[in-house]
Amino acid sequence: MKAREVMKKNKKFYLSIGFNVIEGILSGCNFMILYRTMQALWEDSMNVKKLVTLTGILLLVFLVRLVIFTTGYTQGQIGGAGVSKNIRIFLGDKMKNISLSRFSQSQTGEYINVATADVNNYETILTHRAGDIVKNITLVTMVIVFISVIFWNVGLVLLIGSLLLIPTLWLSFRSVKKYGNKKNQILSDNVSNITEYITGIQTFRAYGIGGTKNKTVIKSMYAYSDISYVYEKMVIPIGTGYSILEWLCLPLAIMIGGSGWLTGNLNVVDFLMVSIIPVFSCKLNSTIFVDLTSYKNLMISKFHVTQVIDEKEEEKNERPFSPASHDIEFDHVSFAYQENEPVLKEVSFKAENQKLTALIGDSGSGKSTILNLLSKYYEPIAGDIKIGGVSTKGIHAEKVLEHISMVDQEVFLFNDTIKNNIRYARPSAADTEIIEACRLANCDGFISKMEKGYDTPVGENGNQLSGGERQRISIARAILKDSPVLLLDEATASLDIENELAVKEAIRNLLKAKKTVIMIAHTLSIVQKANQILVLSNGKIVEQGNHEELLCKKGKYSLMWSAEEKIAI
Ligand SMILES: Nc1ncnc2c1ncn2[C@@H]1O[C@H](COP(=O)(O)OP(=O)(O)OP(=O)(O)O)[C@@H](O)[C@H]1O
Repeated sequence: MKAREVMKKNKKFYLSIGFNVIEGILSGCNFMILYRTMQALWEDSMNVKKLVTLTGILLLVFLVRLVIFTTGYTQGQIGGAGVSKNIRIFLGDKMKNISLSRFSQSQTGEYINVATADVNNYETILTHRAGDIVKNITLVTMVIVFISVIFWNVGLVLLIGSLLLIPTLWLSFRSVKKYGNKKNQILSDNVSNITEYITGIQTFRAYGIGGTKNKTVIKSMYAYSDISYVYEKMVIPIGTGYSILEWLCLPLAIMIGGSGWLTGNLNVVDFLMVSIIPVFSCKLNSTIFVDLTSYKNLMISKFHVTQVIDEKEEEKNERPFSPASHDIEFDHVSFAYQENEPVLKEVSFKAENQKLTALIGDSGSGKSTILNLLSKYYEPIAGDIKIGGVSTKGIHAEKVLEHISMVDQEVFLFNDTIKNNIRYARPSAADTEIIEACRLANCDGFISKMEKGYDTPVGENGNQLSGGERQRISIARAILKDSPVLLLDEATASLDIENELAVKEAIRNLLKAKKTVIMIAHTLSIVQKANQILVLSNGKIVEQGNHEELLCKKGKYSLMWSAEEKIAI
């Protein structure tokens, strides 16, 4: 769906715009009633009947305006909220189809900003700004026409004053475009920094860098306040310059009106009207300038929402992905996160169906990248990845991920109960199946000790659980999902001995099931029994074989092995 369709304004919005035009016209009628009243007084023709009629009309206009305003305002609110609801729902869906690689830390802020502040800003345009602008333009047009009918010379002055808005707005729009965009970019960075600071606050404090990180957040806040200041500094003089020119219309109107009165072309009432009413048109023009400038600024948000709506979606087709077996093949796969910085260089290997393949190698050699490509977080720049002989190229990530369970170093938990966090792996699972998965994942023990057991909330991102407990919950998820491919990042080195043993036991249980497993091992003892071990170095597979074969080669693996404790799982 294109952005134009998603952001399409509804009938209620147009209805509210129509009501705003009527309200502007009715507001203009007040001046005419005032004019009639003053004329009657000046001509000494005011009597009870005329007084009642004029007040009656004034009251009627007021009542009709009240109804129009209330209806228009309500329609505008409902209409605007309806459009932004559609946008939010669409964005929620869209995020699912954007390539997972786009959600890096720096882009997270942009997406949060678009889904929250930018959609809100667009809603403000629909619910308030557009209506106010239309109403005030109608009213100012009424005033100019009314004054022109009384004395065209003053009407012309007011018209010129109003038309001066055009070049003024052109200037202000240029500043808005330049500095408003910068302001928005800085705001996105700000959101990213705050998100990173809040989510990582425990780590920052633990490593004593809470203050340093806090300075980064404060710095980005200063940057935002600075750009806001620059933005205002650039726009305010334009508005002030316009106001000065615009308000010069007042003495000019009095002078021209006065000369009309002196030459007998205007009576006192007409003179008073052409001298006083321009005050309103000047005030209205200043408001229109402010509203249109703010409208232009809010339109930057609309542009950002449009960009996300039209963002390229992951290449996908509705082709089903149901490989008969689950052997995995990397065929000359190359990949780079940054241009000209290859991370994987023509990597080829086969992981046999229902066998354990271990990845070992130096830090930064590309082990996690292999799992990331297999999970379709990223797409290879060359080569092909096949599961069961079927290429995953062009297949929707979610379809491939249906066949894969992932136990990662970074376990993401939702702010929900333990039970619900595990159930995400298979929403149809019965409670007994969840408990069984937890037993195998070695987490039944610590969960049962909790006062609320499986109904204990884990806190935001599981911050009420220890690292080892979180890892075991992630293993329970993988057991419950029971998919034919398991990607495992063994990261027990950072755990205390009790947790390490518990996690290793859970992994052992996980490996009992017949699955194709690719496991990153940070300790070699854990891979001794693997059917195949791939040794990575600098983005290439430098050795390949089982434990015994690799020891015989007396190469990198054998060196690493002799340097490590021999504790097998
Ligand atoms: N999102 C990313 N953007 C840019 N570069 C990245 C990204 N993720 C990883 N890299 C870089 O790619 C290279 C391979 O990283 P990868 O995480 O695959 O290594 P690894 O072998 O799993 O390392 P470790 O054992 O330390 O986890 C590293 O140089 C790393 O800095």
